[in-house]
Amino acid sequence: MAVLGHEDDHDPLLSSVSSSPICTLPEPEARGSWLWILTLSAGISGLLFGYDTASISSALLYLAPSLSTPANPVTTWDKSLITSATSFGALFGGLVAGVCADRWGRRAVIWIADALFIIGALWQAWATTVTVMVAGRIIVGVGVGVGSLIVPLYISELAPASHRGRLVVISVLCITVGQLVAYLVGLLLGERWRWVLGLGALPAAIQAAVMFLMPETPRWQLLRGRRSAAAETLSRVYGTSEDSKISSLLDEIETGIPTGPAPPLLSTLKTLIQVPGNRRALIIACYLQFLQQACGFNSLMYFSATIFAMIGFHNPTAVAMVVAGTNALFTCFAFHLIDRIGRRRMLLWSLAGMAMGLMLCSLGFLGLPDIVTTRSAEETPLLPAVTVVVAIILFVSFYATGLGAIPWLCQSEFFPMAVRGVGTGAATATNWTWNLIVAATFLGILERLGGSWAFAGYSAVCLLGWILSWMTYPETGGLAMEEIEGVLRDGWGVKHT
Ligand SMILES: O[C@H]1[C@H](O)[C@@H](O)[C@H](O)[C@@H](O)[C@H]1O
Repeated sequence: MAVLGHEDDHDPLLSSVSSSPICTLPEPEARGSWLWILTLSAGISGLLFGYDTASISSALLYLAPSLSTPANPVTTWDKSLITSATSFGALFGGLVAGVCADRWGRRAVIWIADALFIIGALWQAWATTVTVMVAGRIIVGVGVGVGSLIVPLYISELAPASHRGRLVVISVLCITVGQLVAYLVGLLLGERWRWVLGLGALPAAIQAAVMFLMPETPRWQLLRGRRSAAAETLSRVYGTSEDSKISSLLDEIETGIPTGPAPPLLSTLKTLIQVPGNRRALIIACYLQFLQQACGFNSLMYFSATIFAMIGFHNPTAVAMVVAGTNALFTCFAFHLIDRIGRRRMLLWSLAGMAMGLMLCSLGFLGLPDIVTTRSAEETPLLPAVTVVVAIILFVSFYATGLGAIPWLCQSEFFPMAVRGVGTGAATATNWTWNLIVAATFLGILERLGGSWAFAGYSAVCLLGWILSWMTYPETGGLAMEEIEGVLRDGWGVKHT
């Protein structure tokens, strides 16, 4: 429990995160285990996000005979449709989840995601035609989109400031573990693809049950005027029933809560765009989500087996597992670092390292013959092939240590309560839009421009991201969510140290 315990209060690294004001909220007392339960139970959605987006890659190898009819055999186009249907559904889910979360509460929306995961998983397992399968993938996708927004939001609204970063990173860690598990299950179950896809229903059912034991977030409870319920939740989170502490916490949170009835959507959208601080939060959250996808990481996640087969590896699926494994491993590293060295520093290092890894990968591809036409390992020169693998591992490790997690954290902590739902919705939708674009264009780019240009292009995106982040991404580590609003109120709040 040490990682979530008290040591950080005296951690010199943590206090060097920034020279910004230190959080005024008291630290949790001996609530380590409770925070773990909270995070792991909410993190199951991350597991499902990862599992449902990655399990299709192994299922695709085997599902064609079961979904084909003599008149309609499964085509490559059908396979692309089946793969991208999830991202399409997620785009829609991400857009509406924020608004629903403001109306019905965070917990209710987690249950909605669970229902979608369960229905979608079973639907896919029983699919007998491509159309039915695509419908199942869209249902699961909506669940993934809803879950990808609501879980970091739920965790960050419940967590104390000093632990918020690491707790949200755990939910991203769950995504990466879900992706790894999906590859493993796919490898183990092989052609029993219906089981591979149907299994996604199980963790969702467990989460739906566990969420009955979890509280609503105090911020949403206050938004709905439920002060005594919020006080009860806070006393669970902070492990204290001392009235003076709880009421000072409530007062602190209440400063960020809008009063009066919920305004119509259009006026919330106006507040999001017209108020300078909100607009800055929106710009940062959206460009970070854009960068996370446009850097091309998921083209490796979804197609690394294809790439490794192209450059001549005999067991491409096993090599591809390296991508998922490195991603999960280095997300653990991010977990360890985030609240110690700070978000800004981690993001800048991450983007610089990714740009380097991708450039190396691009150079490696220069030494390879035309990968689209080359089919045998004998034709592949060893050095460039090894360079590509090493470069990909380098890229993935830097990605996982920063850009893989920070956009989710940023979008759940940057928006003031009044615009949190629509703001996080817009950022989540940006993520899934670019996820869809990258997944749909990667193989075409590889075919038309070749690996060298493809990866050089992704590297340029990272460089652009570095410049943008250097200019505009402020440090928010250690600040209460209500204090972050102040950082962006009169400018970008960046301290160039
Ligand atoms: O944060 C996650 C994580 O990095 C996953 O590995 C990736 O597949 C997702 O697209 C991303 O949103």
